[in-house]
Amino acid sequence: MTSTAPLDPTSIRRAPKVLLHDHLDGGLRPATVLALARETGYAELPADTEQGLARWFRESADSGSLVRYLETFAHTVGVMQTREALVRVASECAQDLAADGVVYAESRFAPEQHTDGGLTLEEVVEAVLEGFAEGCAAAASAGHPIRVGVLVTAMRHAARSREIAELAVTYRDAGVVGFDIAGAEAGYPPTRHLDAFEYLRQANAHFTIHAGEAFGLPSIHEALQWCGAERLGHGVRIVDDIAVAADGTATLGRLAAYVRDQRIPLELCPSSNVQTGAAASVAEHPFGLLAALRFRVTVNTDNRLMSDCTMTSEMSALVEAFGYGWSDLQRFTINAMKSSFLHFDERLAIIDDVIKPGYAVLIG
Ligand SMILES: O=c1[nH]cnc2c1ncn2[C@H]1C[C@H](O)[C@@H](CO)O1
Ligand SMILES: [Zn+2]
Repeated sequence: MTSTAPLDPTSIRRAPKVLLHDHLDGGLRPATVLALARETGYAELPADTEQGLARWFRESADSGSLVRYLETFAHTVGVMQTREALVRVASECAQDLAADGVVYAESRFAPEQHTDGGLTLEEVVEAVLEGFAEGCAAAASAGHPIRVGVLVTAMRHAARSREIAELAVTYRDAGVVGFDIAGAEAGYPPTRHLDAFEYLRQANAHFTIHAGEAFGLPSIHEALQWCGAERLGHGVRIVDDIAVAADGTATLGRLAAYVRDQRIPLELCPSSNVQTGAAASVAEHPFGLLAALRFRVTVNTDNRLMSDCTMTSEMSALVEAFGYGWSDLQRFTINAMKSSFLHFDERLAIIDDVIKPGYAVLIG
């Protein structure tokens, strides 16, 4: 006799999960932030105990404003300025995700923010790739195999996006699977970086854009129709283009219809959105509506340190808020794997050989 596993955090941790939107500099272990600050002589930390630091990141990020949320990254970026620090953070990232049951992850970070200690952009990328290789090997030895692809991010307020896009192409066969832009959204439209996106399209390279998080439909429209983004980082404000009548009938505007028709993946990050004020609570997060309307929704952590979350806790919160079952979690996971920047045959192999068998065991 087979039986269905209970939908609790212990079983959800065992389920194979796919994470497309996780910032390397937003996922450090508090103990590692402390250790690296000591080792590298970084003296600006706002707390000197593991617990105190964990609380400081969570509470400061809980500001209701993306700009204030982003200020907390000064400290994680501050301790990630040496080769050794980057290797360690990437290695621990792979191991932490694998222990949480993530089987494929795309981890993003902005190389231009890690050169203050004298590293070149290339040295920064190589250190991170080395760390992920080390972490994936350790995770496999511990019985939790994981594959990690890197996304290099350019900061939208800066002017280095073309250079970072070239970096993505240079390292495309060494573990970098795509490009992204991040940072404060209001006032920094993605079209400021059009030359980078045009270069990437010419090079048949992949990219996603943070859009529709702190700013609404114009940002999403530019990201898709001017820049050519394949996925939307957050994209949650697409709900501004959906009218829901009293009887529950939904009417999609042209942009929302385009996003759904084209199966544009939405990298939704519920806890992060609650912290930056894009949603009042997980229960009121547009994830429920977008999933019900069959948008290509995916579940993501964004910043595990700032939001004190994991893939398991994000999925558990969604189960609690919207009553999802295993088949829904499997659907969100397959949505994510289909939307990854790996080659098609590699995506299919993970879906067929890892995700489906993993959920079959849980569904019973
Ligand atoms: O959710 C986000 N929106 C915009 N920018 C973000 C978000 N989370 C992190 N970042 C920024 C801060 C990091 O230093 C940078 C690269 O990972 O990306
Ligand atoms: Zn993000």
